[in-house]
Amino acid sequence: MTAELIDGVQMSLAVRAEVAQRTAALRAAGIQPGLAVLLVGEDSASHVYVRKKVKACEEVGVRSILEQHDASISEEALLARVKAFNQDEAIHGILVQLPLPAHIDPQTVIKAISPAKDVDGFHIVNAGALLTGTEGFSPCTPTGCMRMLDAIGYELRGKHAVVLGRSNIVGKPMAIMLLSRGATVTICHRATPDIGVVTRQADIVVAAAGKARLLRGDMIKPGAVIIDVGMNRTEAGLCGDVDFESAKAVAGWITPVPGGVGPMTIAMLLANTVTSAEQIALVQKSSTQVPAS
Ligand SMILES: Nc1nc(=O)c2c([nH]1)NC[C@@H]1CN(c3ccc(C(=O)N[C@@H](CCC(=O)O)C(=O)O)cc3)C=[N+]21
Repeated sequence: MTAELIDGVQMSLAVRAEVAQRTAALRAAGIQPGLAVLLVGEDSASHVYVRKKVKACEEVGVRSILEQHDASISEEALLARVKAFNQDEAIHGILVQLPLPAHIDPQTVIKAISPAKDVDGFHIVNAGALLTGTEGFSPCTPTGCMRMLDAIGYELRGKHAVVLGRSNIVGKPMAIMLLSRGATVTICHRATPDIGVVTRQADIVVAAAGKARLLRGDMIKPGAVIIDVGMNRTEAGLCGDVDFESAKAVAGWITPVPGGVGPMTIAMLLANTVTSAEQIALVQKSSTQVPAS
């Protein structure tokens, strides 16, 4: 058996086309969606990802502002920049690229972003919204993974989904999303004694542990869906958390790296930014209307 490939590039193009249409409608109404990206320091992977995001914005008609700061910028100065973008009416989304230098607390910075402009979905207000099933921005990577599962027509209800990794930006929100769709969810992490025992029972595995080739074919139930969130830079180049060759011989569906979850993450960022512009436009419209007397 050999797994069917889930093509993230192809799927992300479909999402981008939708976003481009919504952007065109906003522009026709005099609203230009705008994303501010704050990049701190010289991390080379961060520079690669941010360039991809800026380019993707251009391609769908979203204006982007890339603001780069020296790694030595103080937390106070960065917070001031975030607050300036909160006030800026031309900006509908604010993204502070992670990781940040060690002297800056990421939670403090994320907390300073207006939840209405938090297109990463990292603010505690948006995390709480996801947890409670309330409207808010959902984090881009897990949302992109859900879109991929939907695109292959996968019914999650009653299935066993296993998430590898418990980060605030992928593992935890991913588990909540799968749970809200009726899956039975298990989260494995660093302290899980034997991951294979758990993953061999999984109908779906989302690998987001940040460990190259953690999940091998012998740890996968035949026919399972494997979603690889890993972005590990090894001597052999970019590689996921899944050992692709052995996994694809056992799995039913599998996402490649590159060309899987990454492009979907970027597409969801664009979608969130346009949603934010639509919502802010609605608020502005209703506040300028003359109240009926
Ligand atoms: N505030 C914030 N928001 C993020 O969304 C965020 C972040 N910080 N910090 C870093 C991670 C990582 N991330 C990626 C997005 C797309 C690709 C992507 O498109 N990857 C290509 C390959 C890229 C390559 O060649 O290196 C692919 O998978 O096909 C990768 C990584 C977003 N992140």
